[in-house]
Amino acid sequence: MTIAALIVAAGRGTRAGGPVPKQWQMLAGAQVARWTLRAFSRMDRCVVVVHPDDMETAKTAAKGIDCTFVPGGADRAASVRLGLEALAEDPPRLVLIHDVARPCVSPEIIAEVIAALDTAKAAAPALPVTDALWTGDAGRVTGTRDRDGLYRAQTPQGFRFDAILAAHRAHPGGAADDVAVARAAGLDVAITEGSEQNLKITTPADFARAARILEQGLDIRLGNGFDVHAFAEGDHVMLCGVAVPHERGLSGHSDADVGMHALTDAIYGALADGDIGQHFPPSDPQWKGAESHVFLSHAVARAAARGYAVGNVDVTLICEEPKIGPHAAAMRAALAAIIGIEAGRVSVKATTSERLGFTGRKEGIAAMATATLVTA
Ligand SMILES: Nc1ccn([C@@H]2O[C@H](COP(=O)(O)OP(=O)(O)OP(=O)(O)O)[C@@H](O)[C@H]2O)c(=O)n1
Ligand SMILES: C[C@](O)(CO)[C@H](O)COP(=O)(O)O
Repeated sequence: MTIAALIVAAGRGTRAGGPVPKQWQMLAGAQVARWTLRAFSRMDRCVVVVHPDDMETAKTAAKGIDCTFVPGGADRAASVRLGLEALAEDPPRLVLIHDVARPCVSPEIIAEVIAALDTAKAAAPALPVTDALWTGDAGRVTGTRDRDGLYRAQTPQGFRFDAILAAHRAHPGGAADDVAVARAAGLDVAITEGSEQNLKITTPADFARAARILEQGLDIRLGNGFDVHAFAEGDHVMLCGVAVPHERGLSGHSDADVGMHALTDAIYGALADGDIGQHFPPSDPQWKGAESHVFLSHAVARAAARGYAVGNVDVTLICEEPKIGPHAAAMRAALAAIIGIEAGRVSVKATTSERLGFTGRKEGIAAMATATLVTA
């Protein structure tokens, strides 16, 4: 049974404010959209509907996550319709339509919607209204309403694909959500259990609430890595993705980027997933001279495939020479770009070994690294 996720992310987030639309803003260490996409990473397919101006931003936010991008429309309903039409080229059996602005959606909420679709053509989570309801005007209460039978709608809203595609094609447009479209087409919609935690980030205050929810649910894994490369003939050393001019090079099967190797091993270590030599055997000629970002990207992708993102990393280079300080900012930026996190979560520092041992005798460079992985 194919299940597709359709994530609508083409809004402008005007009520949330900020320098960029809310889905591209940072939240508990990752962009809002990244949290949301990770929550659906176990679906068979994922289509993300984004504003045409945001295509590149969206691809960066989704780095390592398997999804395709479709340009959005003028309102939510139009964006959903465009996403459904894109999926219709190879129709799934079920589709879960979800607001990118609900990054705290839990696996349980998603599973309940899918389970309800065993017997219903449409199902969506909701919470019964618990507060008294008023009407108001100009800061004055003008009336009251009975809350019995009223629900607050959430997403993902799940459907048999053919049914919701036909419903959207028949709808004049402008619906607030897909349940409204489904009902207009006569579909019966099952209500599943929503959650207060599945909030939609709408105003600036919602970011702090969502961050608290995501941080509470975090499973943090920690790994360390250590590597050494000997000096050899050459005129530069590759360290943390930066070519640092030096009177000697480093010897190695790959580009001998000792810092990046230690960091890659730290990520494998956090996953309990072996080490760099196991994934890229030095006996394999295809890795001869390889650029080490290949190894680091591989470790990050393996973490993402298991539902983890890199939280922060810390690399220490141990050498008498070359001087690392002048290059540390460039190294942090290079590692951050490969991992797909902000540079503020990447530390690169250096120490000498007080002229003791092989690094003290300037025979080579050692590196140690620590990485944390966090779950979505
Ligand atoms: N043209 C639009 C408008 C909205 N959405 C998406 O629909 C969801 C719910 O919309 P809302 O929370 O209202 O988001 P925005 O439209 O971005 O917010 P605002 O109304 O504050 O601008 C969001 O995931 C949003 O990205 C969309 O895909 N296309
Ligand atoms: C679909 C929805 O999330 C249900 O609560 C909501 O209607 C979308 O947000 P909007 O602010 O109404 O566009």
